[in-house]
Amino acid sequence: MSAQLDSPTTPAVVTVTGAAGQIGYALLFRIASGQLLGPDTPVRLRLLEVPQAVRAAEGTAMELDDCAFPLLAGIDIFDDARPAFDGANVGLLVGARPRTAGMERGDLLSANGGIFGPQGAAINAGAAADIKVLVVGNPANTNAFIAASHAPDVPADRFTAMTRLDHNRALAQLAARTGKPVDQIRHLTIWGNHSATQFPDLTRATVDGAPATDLVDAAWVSDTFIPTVAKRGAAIIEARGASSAASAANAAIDHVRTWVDGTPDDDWTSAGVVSDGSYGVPEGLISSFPVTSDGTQWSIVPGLELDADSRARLEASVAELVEEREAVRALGLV
Ligand SMILES: NC(=O)C1=CN([C@@H]2O[C@H](COP(=O)(O)OP(=O)(O)OC[C@H]3O[C@@H](n4cnc5c(N)ncnc54)[C@H](O)[C@@H]3O)[C@@H](O)[C@H]2O)C=CC1
Ligand SMILES: O=C([O-])CC(=O)C(=O)O
Repeated sequence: MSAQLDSPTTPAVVTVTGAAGQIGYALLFRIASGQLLGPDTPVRLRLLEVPQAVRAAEGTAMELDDCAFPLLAGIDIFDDARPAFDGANVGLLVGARPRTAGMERGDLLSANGGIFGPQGAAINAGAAADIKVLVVGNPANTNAFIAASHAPDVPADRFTAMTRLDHNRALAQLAARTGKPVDQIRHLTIWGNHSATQFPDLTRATVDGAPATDLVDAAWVSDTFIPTVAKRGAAIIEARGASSAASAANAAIDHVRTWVDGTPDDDWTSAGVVSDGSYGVPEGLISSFPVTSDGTQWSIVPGLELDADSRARLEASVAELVEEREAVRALGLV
């Protein structure tokens, strides 16, 4: 569709599902401009949509062409997951129904869960050996679990779920409260599910080198910080009349960019990754943890001591993940 570039570097293949949706529209231009994989990596976009939205995806592709991005090596559009993931180096699984006011993300499981098995199978069948998958579509953790379950030949740690938006929200809230810039904050964590049960944890965070717990009072943490971050998605839906889109796309860019560039030595980030049993999270569940990346692989930060309150909050969120796993088993999705 767009002109081939005569680039010396082989383009990375980036497959984006739900390309004609709100997040897709906020995401694709940033990928094509080099913000996902950096200024030296040309990208070939493969867009997956349902048949009735292919025409809209074609319109977005026309606009992408019209940007004349030097790094955009081509665009292909599909309504079938198998060819869409063929040779994919990065898979951004966005396509899914968003919730509306009054719903929790888990309520989307029966509507959306069925999307992720076939996409996991398509990744298993044809993605590149270095495939990295980020699931954005809700409920993101359990959808990632479903996709991974259908890709037995792909290492499970390639399947991740997005909690970077929650992490970024936590950074913004703490920065605003302390009056310090976000880039002075280290070691914040989102634990558990991308849902209202998540545990945004600042017990180890520092702000400009000082412990965050010395700068904010405990009542603000439990009564304002944690619920504001955990319920921010619902607050956006209430205010905007539609779920977060540009901030979600931004977080997806951040997640993949950190995965491929690595985390700085003095910090970690948060991502939904497959549990190895760390912190009592049952092995195999996709839960958010404090994680570092070496540029290839995420690792769960080991050995943090959780106090009783933190442990209870994490356990509550993990209990919800276990329930979601049981629900998808009952629905026959895994
Ligand atoms: N993990 C996170 O932090 C966040 C997750 N989300 C979730 O992301 C998802 C997408 O949100 P929006 O872009 O706002 O929704 P949207 O409704 O604007 O777009 C979704 C797109 O996915 C497409 N789609 C549906 N089934 C598909 C399939 N089987 N294959 C390919 N495409 C398919 C639809 O045709 C539509 O174009 C929702 O589930 C939403 O809840 C949204 C914000 C943050
Ligand atoms: O809340 C929603 O449904 C969309 C989402 O995941 C978020 O904004 O975090």
